Amino acid sequence: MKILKGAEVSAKIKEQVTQMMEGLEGPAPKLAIVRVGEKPDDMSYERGAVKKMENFGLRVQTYVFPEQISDSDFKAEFSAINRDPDVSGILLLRPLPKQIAETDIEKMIDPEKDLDGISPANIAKVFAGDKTGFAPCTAEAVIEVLKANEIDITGKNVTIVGRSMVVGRPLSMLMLKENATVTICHTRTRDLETECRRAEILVAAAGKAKMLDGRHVGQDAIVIDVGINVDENGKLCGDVDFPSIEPLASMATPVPGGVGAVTTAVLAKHLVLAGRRQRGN
Ligand SMILES: NC(=O)C1=CN([C@@H]2O[C@H](COP(=O)(O)OP(=O)(O)OC[C@H]3O[C@@H](n4cnc5c(N)ncnc54)[C@H](OP(=O)(O)O)[C@@H]3O)[C@@H](O)[C@H]2O)C=CC1
Ligand SMILES: Nc1nc(=O)c2c([nH]1)NC[C@@H]1CN(c3ccc(C(=O)N[C@@H](CCC(=O)O)C(=O)O)cc3)C=[N+]21
Repeated sequence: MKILKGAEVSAKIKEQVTQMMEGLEGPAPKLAIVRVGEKPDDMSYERGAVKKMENFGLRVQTYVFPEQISDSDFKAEFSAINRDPDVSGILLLRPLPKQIAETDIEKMIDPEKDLDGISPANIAKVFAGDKTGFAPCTAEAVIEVLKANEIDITGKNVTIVGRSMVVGRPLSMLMLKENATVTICHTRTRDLETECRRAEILVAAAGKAKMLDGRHVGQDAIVIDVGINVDENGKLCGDVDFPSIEPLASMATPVPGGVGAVTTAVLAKHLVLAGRRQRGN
């Protein structure tokens, strides 16, 4: 079974980003990372994103607010970041604490700066297969992993486990755009093993440690593990029980070191795209 390494895909995206930055006047585009509270997976993503922006020669600033910040105070702070002309793109770490009306923020964020595709305008573009907007970075990272490894998606049977607005749903639309035949599984799916085993490309985005194993993988299938969990020993792990799929899968992405590393590279690509559009080229 071939391991699909995130770092190799990230390096290819870095080459594209470097080319896209040529001829860009003025300072490098700046990413604003907005975090409310100290959730561990937000911190992990922020750590990965800051390192990646700096590695790609881009500017990044984190804006951290206390977990209990009021809805009105947060909206005032967020609105200032949203309007700041020096900020080319925004990554709002979600979900936000309950007291903040997240749907208001989704409507507030400038779609031109909404690099993770949370605004209605960008969601509509993902639905319509319109690439002039921004899709959520993780969903797009899955497509980038397949393309970087020259895996043809056209006509393939793709099964996605998970239907969230961050991964499952947008990814199903991006796969459709690539002419795949898509099955979306969730907690009400009756025969998960069969729906997964028939997939030529299986994507795990359930958020359940090691939930998918050899029973869910057809011979020579390609397995993309999006899950980021912590196992019984406190180690980062995915939704796939890796050893059990080795005799079956032809290729698979590991956790860590798989999709996670590509998500932050796609974020960097979105930042440069936003910077270019805001400067008229
Ligand atoms: N690598 C990266 O860049 C990123 C990784 N992640 C990771 O991806 C995973 C998914 O994230 P996210 O989409 O936000 O998670 P959510 O919890 O929002 O969604 C999980 C989805 O999986 C489905 N699901 C859960 N358990 C089962 C089951 N036993 N059988 C079938 N379907 C199931 C749920 O179904 P239902 O709708 O019926 O409840 C739901 O649709 C998490 O581990 C997260 O940490 C997230 C973002 C980025
Ligand atoms: N609006 C929003 N979009 C998200 O996509 C989002 C979010 N909020 N909130 C938090 C979750 C979690 N998430 C991760 C993405 C990559 C790594 C990542 O880079 N992981 C590295 C390890 C990084 C490390 O911990 O050192 C890896 O898998 O190799 C981790 C976590 C995105 N999320």
